[in-house]
Amino acid sequence: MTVTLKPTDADTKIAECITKNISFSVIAGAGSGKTTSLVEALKGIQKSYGKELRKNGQRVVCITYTNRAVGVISSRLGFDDIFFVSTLHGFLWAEIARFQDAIREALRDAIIPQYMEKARAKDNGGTSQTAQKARKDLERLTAELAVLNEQKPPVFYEETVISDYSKCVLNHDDVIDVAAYMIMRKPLLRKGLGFKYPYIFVDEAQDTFPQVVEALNAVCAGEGLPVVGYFGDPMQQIYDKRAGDFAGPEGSEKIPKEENFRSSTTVIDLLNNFRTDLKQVPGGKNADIEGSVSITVVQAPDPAGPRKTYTAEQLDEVTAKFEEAVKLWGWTDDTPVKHLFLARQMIARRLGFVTLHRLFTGDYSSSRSQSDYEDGTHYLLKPFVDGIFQLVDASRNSDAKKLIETLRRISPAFDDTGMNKDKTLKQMLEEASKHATALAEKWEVNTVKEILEYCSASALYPMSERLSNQLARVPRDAYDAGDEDHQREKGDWLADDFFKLKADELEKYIDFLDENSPFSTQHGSKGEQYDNVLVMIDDIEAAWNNYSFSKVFTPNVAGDPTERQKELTQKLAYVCFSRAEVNLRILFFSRDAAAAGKELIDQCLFREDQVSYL
Ligand SMILES: Nc1ncnc2c1ncn2[C@@H]1O[C@H](COP(=O)(O)OP(=O)(O)OP(=O)(O)O)[C@@H](O)[C@H]1O
Repeated sequence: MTVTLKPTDADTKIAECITKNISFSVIAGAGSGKTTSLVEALKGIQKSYGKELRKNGQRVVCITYTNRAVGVISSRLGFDDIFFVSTLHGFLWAEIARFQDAIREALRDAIIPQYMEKARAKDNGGTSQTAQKARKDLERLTAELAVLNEQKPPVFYEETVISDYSKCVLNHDDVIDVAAYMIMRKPLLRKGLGFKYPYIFVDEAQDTFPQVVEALNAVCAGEGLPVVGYFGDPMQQIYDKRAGDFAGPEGSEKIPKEENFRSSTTVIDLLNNFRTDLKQVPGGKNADIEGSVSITVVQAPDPAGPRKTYTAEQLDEVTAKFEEAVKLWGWTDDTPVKHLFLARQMIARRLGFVTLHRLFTGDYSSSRSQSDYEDGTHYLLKPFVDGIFQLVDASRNSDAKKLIETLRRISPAFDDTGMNKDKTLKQMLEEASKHATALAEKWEVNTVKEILEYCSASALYPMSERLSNQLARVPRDAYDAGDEDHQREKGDWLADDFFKLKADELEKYIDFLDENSPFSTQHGSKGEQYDNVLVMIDDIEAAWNNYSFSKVFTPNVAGDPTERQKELTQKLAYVCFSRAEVNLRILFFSRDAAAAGKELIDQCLFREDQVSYL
């Protein structure tokens, strides 16, 4: 669908800045068209300066937050290679990777010593867990630093949360720190970057790291090119340690945008109640759409499980209330609704992959395993996400085309040089269908391990060495959390438990990953928009200390939030409420529903006619 864009004052000001080579930051609320303005400004550069840039071998950088956003923006720019559209990590690593000596220097002189300093500060010489862990960290870092100094293999970056300096592996955070350090200290690097990239744009700038903003500002300091343009909203900064309030280099312009082009007038009114720094007005056709907002306050059960959690029966009670509310709103199956939940476990429970979720967030998991589970790249899950489930699905739907396509993509036996290469197409199809039928049968009754073994034996999927080793080994004995070796090798126990699972949960998990379900986490909905949005708020079920919607919305009923809870919760609420284009429904569980509803009205967050009870 093509949208007719209304010219805005902000777009005119951005164009002026570009003509005059002045850096700028566009700071505006949700749905104000920041990404749209960014894309239009880039197209303007392409039109006016494209030829010259190409001639000089220069490119325009556009940094954005997720790979998905990279895809969307690249496509809106017609995949023109004058643009280098990238995630922040991708861009920074591409620019610094070849300066290996400087990377080592940054690690040796700044990054590792900073971590060591932090560990020292946490060690009070006592026997508390924190002090003991700090001593261990310090020991490990000292050893890693020594190895890094001695050895010279190239330092590389892995998309992980754990770094290992002795193996020269940098993690996510290090790439940011090392790059920012290098850019700040190496004038030649700054000059080179500035020449290669005369225009550097950053979308979702509130989620960029402050040290990166500082570094890009240093690249673009002074008059003339290069210039940097930031686009963002401090109120939508929902990740830790990010720039939040970002600003361009000295002399740069601040460009506001008052419009909201996304939401109906009622949703915009609600958003305005939630922030005092900004009053938005409908910017386009949405001015004619009234839409609706309604919050249903539900009496939450008194949590009777361990550590103030719900028992299984109470969880069922909560789910039943949820379903009742959906029915009362008339949002049954045929209304397309996006459901936003605070915590992934709430979705896992509703979609039926809670055992898998517990496994990858439990004792045998690490933060790396958890993040790999969250994006579907964990080595245990990848074969299923990549193709094994597609084979099952193709077999169930007798979809021969999908079957062959999937096999060609994933199977060593079916690629052009594989063991079936001399077979006729008919023979290939027969072979494929035989395997897929067998797999689909196994999917219903066998364990994950048996399915993987079948795929491996019939060369349907090339098992990684790591996975093959795990499959071949005998299961580990009982886990002892106090044993350091066990702790280090806990991934073995994770694999053992995973292998024992049945495949039904995997199917539901894959559906969720593929966005085939109407469920999303509130964090995951960032940057998206949907006609109808349902936000489920239950602090007890979410079991998350960083957020407390009941304390922030209804402090008289639930008590005061901490400053941090207040900031994080307000921002997350703003992000998810502002995804709604037409109608917004909120289900809010409270320990005292009647008083909470009244407080929401008294605080002028919601109108009386928007609040109901269940
Ligand atoms: N100038 C415009 N005229 C008409 N529609 C617009 C204009 N700018 C943006 N829109 C529409 O408004 C919606 C929101 O735009 P966009 O996603 O660019 O906003 P945003 O400020 O980046 O959003 P957020 O920060 O909330 O994720 C989109 O549907 C977009 O097509």
